[in-house]
Amino acid sequence: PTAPGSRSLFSTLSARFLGVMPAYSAADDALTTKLVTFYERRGDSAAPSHQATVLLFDPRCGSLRAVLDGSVITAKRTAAVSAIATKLLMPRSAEVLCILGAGVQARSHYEIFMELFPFTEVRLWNRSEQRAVRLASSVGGAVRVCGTAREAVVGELNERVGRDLKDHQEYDDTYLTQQLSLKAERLLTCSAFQSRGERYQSPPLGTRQQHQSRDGLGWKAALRPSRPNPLLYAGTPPIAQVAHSPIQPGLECFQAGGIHSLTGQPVPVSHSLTVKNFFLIPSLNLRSSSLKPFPLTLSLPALIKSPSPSFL
Ligand SMILES: NC(=O)C1=CN([C@@H]2O[C@H](COP(=O)(O)OP(=O)(O)OC[C@H]3O[C@@H](n4cnc5c(N)ncnc54)[C@H](OP(=O)(O)O)[C@@H]3O)[C@@H](O)[C@H]2O)C=CC1
Ligand SMILES: O=C(O)C1=NCCCC1
Repeated sequence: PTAPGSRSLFSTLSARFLGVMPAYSAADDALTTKLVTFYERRGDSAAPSHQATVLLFDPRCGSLRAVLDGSVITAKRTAAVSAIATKLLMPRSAEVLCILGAGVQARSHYEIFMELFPFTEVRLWNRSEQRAVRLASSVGGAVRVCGTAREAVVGELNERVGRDLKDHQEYDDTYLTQQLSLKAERLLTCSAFQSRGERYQSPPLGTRQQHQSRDGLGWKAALRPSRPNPLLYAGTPPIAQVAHSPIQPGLECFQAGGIHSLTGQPVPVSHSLTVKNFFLIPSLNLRSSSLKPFPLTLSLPALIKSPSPSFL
């Protein structure tokens, strides 16, 4: 089992964060931490918004053994967790994958979702259409670039869902745009699916309930059954069936995704964000073939036993 340490988030100025994410894996006898900065990307900056580095230590003596670039693991691990949540939540009849945002996470989510699930259509929306077009044309399959987030989420397929969206003030264009402008890709997992020709029901999922987390850094969402979520579809299992694992200590301020906007303001957390809780499920019944291993994880024990000089 892996024992994650207490994660912490350090902020110098608004919209600039340094996250520290320590963990120890008894199985691999691996002691490690990821350091990740995430900064609001300025228009003229060539630097990626998220920059991560992984440090490996020798658990016996505490010496630093390796310094690894953390970009790939951040892209793939985040998408893998979304894929796990999706595997648990997605109605079998879901056919459409909707991606909001066209950055690093959009690409890694596209890759793993298209590998694991049989979507017949992919819709993509991004604030700057040019980047969406670039992503769409660089991936292997067909991707429809949408002019609005609403079109991407609702599409032309499910009128009932469209009506429900209009009925819910918080899911109107203003709300969506607000949310999207803060956390463009957060809505991906749950708002990503539509079923063709299936009767839509609103499952009683949860009410947004916001409160400050213990460290006062942000907000988290609590799952309280009551209001329907128009972005979820018939066939979705009750969240309580799949999300009963405890919150990983120290991760509270990261739970439910949209805790902090990049401008440093607490933002409202929508239901679709709560799937981030699946980040915490420790033992997942995934076929070993269903997630593609990536060399970085496979090589960790080897690196610790005999670190390559190139990593030191
Ligand atoms: N839970 C986790 O473990 C992780 C979560 N994340 C989160 O995933 C999200 C995406 O990260 P990543 O793909 O690496 O970031 P990128 O910088 O690569 O992409 C960011 C995307 O968000 C869009 N965007 C940024 N600001 C705004 C805005 N003000 N209004 C509308 N759209 C905006 C960008 O649009 P444009 O192309 O027009 O600039 C772009 O599509 C972030 O919220 C990040 O914090 C990331 C890594 C790990
Ligand atoms: O790398 C991660 O893990 C991150 N988690 C949440 C904020 C951005 C980076």
